[in-house]
Amino acid sequence: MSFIETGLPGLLVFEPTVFNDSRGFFFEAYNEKMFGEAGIENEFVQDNQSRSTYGVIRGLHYQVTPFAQAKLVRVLIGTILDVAVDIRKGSPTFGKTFSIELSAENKKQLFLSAGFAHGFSVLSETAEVLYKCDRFYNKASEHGIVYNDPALKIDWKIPMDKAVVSDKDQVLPVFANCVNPFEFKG
Ligand SMILES: Cc1cn([C@H]2C[C@H](O)[C@@H](COP(=O)(O)OP(=O)(O)O[C@H]3O[C@@H](C)C(=O)[C@@H](O)[C@H]3O)O2)c(=O)[nH]c1=O
Repeated sequence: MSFIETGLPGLLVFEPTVFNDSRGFFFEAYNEKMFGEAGIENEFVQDNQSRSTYGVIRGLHYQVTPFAQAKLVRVLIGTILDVAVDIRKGSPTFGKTFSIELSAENKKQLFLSAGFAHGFSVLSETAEVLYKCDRFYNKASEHGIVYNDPALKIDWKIPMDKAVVSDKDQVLPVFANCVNPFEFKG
């Protein structure tokens, strides 16, 4: 398994070592010891799985303290564009966006520390996404930023007339007005 820096502190890409043989493939999707060696000591307590069709955009979402979540995202079926936005005030990359294609094929995973807003778009006919979280879901702590924020200008890699967005996500605030208690801790 290799760990690749993204240029944004607290955001890392993981590429597992895949063992192919005549039966198919095998890989360790998560190994606490190896993640620990990469400086990730988060204790994951909840796994979420969602299925979406082409053009779906979920996000941008985050929970705030004491339920602020680190997430480890991967794809079981299909391809997504996974997007993280650094919203930690004082961070050297505050307001910066990072996007990466995660797919069942490339088996890459994105680790996001608390303090990133997270979302994804579905680039394949369907996609099933699985992500580990280090805090439980807490509805009252949920906040977000609207996917088509004019300042962030995220390219979701789908035509905007094909975008499928929940009612809840369409009315999220813009980045400049979002609820944001996050401070960069280095
Ligand atoms: C996130 C979540 C939702 N739910 C419920 C609430 C709701 O009735 C239903 C669907 O919820 P949502 O519409 O919020 O699902 P979704 O839009 O997929 O929300 C997710 O988006 C991605 C991008 C993230 O990063 C996640 O943290 C989460 O916010 O599932 C839970 O029971 N537990 C959970 O952890």
